Amino acid sequence: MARADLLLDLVEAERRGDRERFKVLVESVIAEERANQHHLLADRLSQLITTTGQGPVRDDRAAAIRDLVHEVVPNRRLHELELAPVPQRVVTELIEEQKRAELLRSYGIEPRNRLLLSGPPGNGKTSVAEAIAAELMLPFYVIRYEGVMSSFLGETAARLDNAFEFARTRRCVLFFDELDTIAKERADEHETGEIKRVVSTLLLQIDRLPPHVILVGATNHGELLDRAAWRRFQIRTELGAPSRAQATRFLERLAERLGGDLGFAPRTLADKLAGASFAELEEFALDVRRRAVLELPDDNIRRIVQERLEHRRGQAAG
Ligand SMILES: Nc1ncnc2c1ncn2[C@@H]1O[C@H](COP(=O)(O)OP(=O)(O)OP(=O)(O)O)[C@@H](O)[C@H]1O
Repeated sequence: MARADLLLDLVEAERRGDRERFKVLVESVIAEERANQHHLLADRLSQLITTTGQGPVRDDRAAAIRDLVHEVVPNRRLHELELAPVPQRVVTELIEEQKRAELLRSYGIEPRNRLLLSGPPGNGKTSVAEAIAAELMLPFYVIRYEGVMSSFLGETAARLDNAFEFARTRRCVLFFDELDTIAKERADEHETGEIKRVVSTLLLQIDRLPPHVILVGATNHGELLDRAAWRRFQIRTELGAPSRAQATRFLERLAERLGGDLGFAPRTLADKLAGASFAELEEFALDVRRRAVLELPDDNIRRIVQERLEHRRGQAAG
C-alpha cells in the first residue's frame, strides 16, 4: 500500500475505534520495515502492538518462538522442479501476484496468499513451498509440531496463536507440513474437544492472516483435513507421482547434474521405476552414481542398476 493511503487508513481505523483493522495495518508497516532491514523500528512497533499495557514483552519470547517455528534457508528454485501444468501455473500465478502486489492494490485487489498442496509423499510439496520463498526472496518458516503440540489442555491452541503472531509481522512463507496433524476433521466423533479448539484457532488465525504472509499447507491425506480449513485456502492443487514423461525428463536432468549415465536411457529407467515418487527416483539415481563412482568404471553401471532394481522389487514384494 502506498504510504499516504496507509496513513489515511491508519488514522481512519483509529478514529472508528477499529482495533482489528488498526493492528492489521500496523503489522503491514512492520513487515515492510523488516523487509527494508529496519529491524529496530520493526521490533519496537511489534512490541507496542503485542503488549497491551500489561507490562513489557517477556525476554524469553524469542526462545519460545524458536520452539514453534523453524527458519530454513530457501535454496530450491521453481525452475528446478518438475511440475505438472496445473500446479506449475497456479504456483507461478501466486508468485507473480505477490511480486506485483502494489499494482493489484492500486486497483483495490489483494494478492492471493493461501496455498494448499496435497498428494503422496516425495512429490514436491515441501520443495514448492521452499521455491516460493526463494523466488520471492522471503524467509521460509516451517511450523514445528513437536513444539506446538502440548499435552496440556488449551496450551496447543495458545502456542499456535503465538506462532501466527510471530509470522504476522513479517513478509514470509509460513509452511505447515502434514497439516492434517492439527487440522483434522472436527466432525470425527473420536476427536476430543482439544483438537476442536486447535482447529478453531487455526481457522481464526488463517482468517486474520495479512496478505504479506504466504501460508502454504501440505497434506498427504486431503480427505482427513477439516473441510472449513480446506476451504480457507484460495488455491488448492495436487502434486501427484510423476507421469512417464515427467519421470523421463527428471532422470535426464539428474543424469546431467550428476555427471554420468544411469545405466539405461532415462525413458527405459522411467519405465522400470514406474510408480516411484520424485524423491525415490532421485534417491535411486544418487545411489547408482555413488556406487558407480566408488566401485567400478562406468561400463559396469548397468549391473549396479539391475541389482538395485531387483532389490527394489524384493522390497515391494516383501
Ligand atoms: N516435483 C519435483 N521436482 C523435482 N524434484 C522433486 C520433486 N518432488 C520431489 N522432488 C525431490 O524429492 C525430494 C523430496 O521432496 P519433498 O520433500 O518436496 O516432497 P514432499 O511432497 O514434501 O514429501 P513429504 O510428504 O514426505 O513431506 C526433494 O528434496 C526433491 O529433491
